[in-house]
Amino acid sequence: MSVNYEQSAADEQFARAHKAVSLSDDEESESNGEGLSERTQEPPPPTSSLAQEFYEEPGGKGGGGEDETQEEGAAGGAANTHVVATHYNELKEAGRKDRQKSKIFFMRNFNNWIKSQLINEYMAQIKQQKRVGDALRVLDMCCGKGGDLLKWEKASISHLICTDIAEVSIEQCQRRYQDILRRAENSKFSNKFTAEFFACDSTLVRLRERYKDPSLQLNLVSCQFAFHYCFESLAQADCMMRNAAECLKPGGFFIATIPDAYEIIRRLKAAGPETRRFGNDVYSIEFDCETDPLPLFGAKYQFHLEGVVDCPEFLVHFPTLVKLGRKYGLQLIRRSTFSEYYKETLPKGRQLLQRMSGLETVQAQRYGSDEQFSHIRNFPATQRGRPLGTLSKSEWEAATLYLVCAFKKCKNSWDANGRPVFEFDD
Ligand SMILES: C[S@@+](CC[C@H](N)C(=O)[O-])C[C@H]1O[C@@H](n2cnc3c(N)ncnc32)[C@H](O)[C@@H]1O
Repeated sequence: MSVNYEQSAADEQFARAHKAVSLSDDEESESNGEGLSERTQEPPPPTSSLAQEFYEEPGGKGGGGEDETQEEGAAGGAANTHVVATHYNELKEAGRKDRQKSKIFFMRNFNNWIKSQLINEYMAQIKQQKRVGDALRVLDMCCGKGGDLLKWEKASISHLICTDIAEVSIEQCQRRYQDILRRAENSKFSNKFTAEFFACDSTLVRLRERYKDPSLQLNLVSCQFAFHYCFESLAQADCMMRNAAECLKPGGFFIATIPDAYEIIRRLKAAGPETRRFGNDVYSIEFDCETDPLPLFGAKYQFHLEGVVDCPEFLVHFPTLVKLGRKYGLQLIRRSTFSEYYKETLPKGRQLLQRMSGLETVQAQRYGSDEQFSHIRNFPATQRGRPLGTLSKSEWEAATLYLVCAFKKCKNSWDANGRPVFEFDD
């Protein structure tokens, strides 16, 4: 069954419900013509009942308790960020040998390839727009240990801002950057770029106030495998979106990889009516919150991924993400599941995928006997006994929990009260 995120009827209902919720910490600066944050006399429909409809596949039954209130999401605090920070601070970086032995070695490479494809796609567009000599500035929000530093180097950027809630990760990221600089000293081909690093919670802190130059303009903001942490509450999601958007130049992009809430709910339902947990031998998801009905914010689950993640995460309700983006001048230009993005970008990215070992080469004797590779048994190449590049079933199930999305920062004029009026072109 297909899942449609652009449910316009549901979307309208959502917009009406959110007229009663402030999407800003500053009541004065809310109105942007989107009608998102106006106060209304009407009592809002219950959040949870709305969420139930939104998270379901089209044609699903929806509905829920009529007497619950809209406030629960926004009122929820940032109770989990310290748990997340501690988890990532304590995460030991595995050596190369251990990584190669991991059950998700190829999936991690595959995910890394998806990030490369996404970064390359939007950097290419930025480079087309820019004039020779213009600086190329990037914010890597929730950068972790700096897994994307080499991608930024290859993209020939001029300045990078790296920030993450986990101090230990930021320190490691900074050390990796110093290594890149040292290598660049001895190489004609490396690209040197300046960088700044700081640890902070992007869901609670206004990042621009921490930049060396708070007036700086960014070309690209990237938030990989992390934006979902802000969906703990409306206030946090609003803060994170403002951080993503406010320093972007018009024409700049915000790109992200996030879990696909509809896919998660589809799998939860497929697991059985009373079930709160599903997964396989490499990942599991267990809901900590009420699942029937689901809240719009704070839809919390425990995510476990073999050896690398074990902490609370939150469903990202996609229409809400889009609305929040528009509040800050970001227009959605791409939403693709990993599976779709893989198919779309493979023709251009095949060589890179090979170089990054994003697929496992499986020999004939193995796919004949191993259930993890039974899906390729009937491929023409494998029928002729040839080796084939693929991911194990378990890894593919984990990888296809995610989607990529991209937003474009729109130009704005100013209204009589000095508020931005964004010029969306859709
Ligand atoms: C799965 S890791 C991804 C790291 C990196 N973006 C990558 O793709 O390799 C998620 C990262 O988000 C960071 N994070 C989680 N919540 C955060 C928050 N509220 N503010 C800033 N960083 C956060 C974690 O510390 C962790 O480094």
